[in-house]
Amino acid sequence: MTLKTLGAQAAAALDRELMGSGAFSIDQLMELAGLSVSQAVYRVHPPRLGLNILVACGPGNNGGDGLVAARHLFHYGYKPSIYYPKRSNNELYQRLAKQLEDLDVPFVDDFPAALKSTHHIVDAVFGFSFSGEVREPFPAVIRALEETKLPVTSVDAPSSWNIDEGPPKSGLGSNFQPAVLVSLTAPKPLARFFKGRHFVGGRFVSPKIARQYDLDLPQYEGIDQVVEVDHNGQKL
Ligand SMILES: NC(=O)C1=CN([C@@H]2O[C@H](COP(=O)(O)OP(=O)(O)OC[C@H]3O[C@@H](n4cnc5c(N)ncnc54)[C@H](O)[C@@H]3O)[C@@H](O)[C@H]2O)[C@H](O)CC1
Ligand SMILES: [K+]
Repeated sequence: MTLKTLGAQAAAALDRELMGSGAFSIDQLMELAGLSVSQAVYRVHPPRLGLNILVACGPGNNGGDGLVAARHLFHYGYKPSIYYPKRSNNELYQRLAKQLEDLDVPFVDDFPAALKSTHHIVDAVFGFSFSGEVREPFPAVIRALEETKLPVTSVDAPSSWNIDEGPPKSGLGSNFQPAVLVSLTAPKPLARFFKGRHFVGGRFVSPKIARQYDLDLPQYEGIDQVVEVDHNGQKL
């Protein structure tokens, strides 16, 4: 039994298909993706382990998932703070940020300093559209994620890892091994190099799309938005 995965190009094609012929809006998908992430964080880091959750958000939809997750975490009783250095002009992200500001969720400028008072980190910096070398201002964030002793939950991909090939062989990101990975829709090939607790989320894929992309849809329980899986992608 080997892990079935969805490569970077197929993941982007599936995303387009959900929003095209699938008739979903990006807001809907992002809301469900972020909800999945918040449930995985609740499972691995229940509130008794500490309420301060630092969410690092990148400029794309992976960062948007982080903003949504932070809102749900607030409503579960956590105290999230957000590091979001490259805000997009896109109206959706602006609305997600406003929703957090209205909850008095702080936006912090100094990521390494913010780590000193946090209990858990959500890595929503880059997802399946990441490629190449990490560009400014994110190298310092990846370095901090690599060096911290705090548990990190990565959204869809450990940021800085190549989606199809896994962690860089050397240099920045090569020692980054988050405690938790939440794969959205389906694990990406990089998941083969991941050693921590693995969840699959994004409960919006129809059986038809799953057949088309040859995905193993996880067996979600009841109202859960995530399923924990083993290294072969089988439900634990
Ligand atoms: N169907 C699903 O599973 C859904 C998943 N979602 C999430 O969306 C991301 C993919 O989002 P996308 O906007 O395509 O891209 P990213 O967030 O991965 O990143 C793009 C962003 O990052 C910049 N960038 C790329 N490479 C670098 C680099 N080397 N250095 C610095 N910056 C870089 C790029 O310019 C863009 O600005 C997926 O993983 C899920 O998390 C959806 O939310 C819902 C549907
Ligand atoms: K990520």
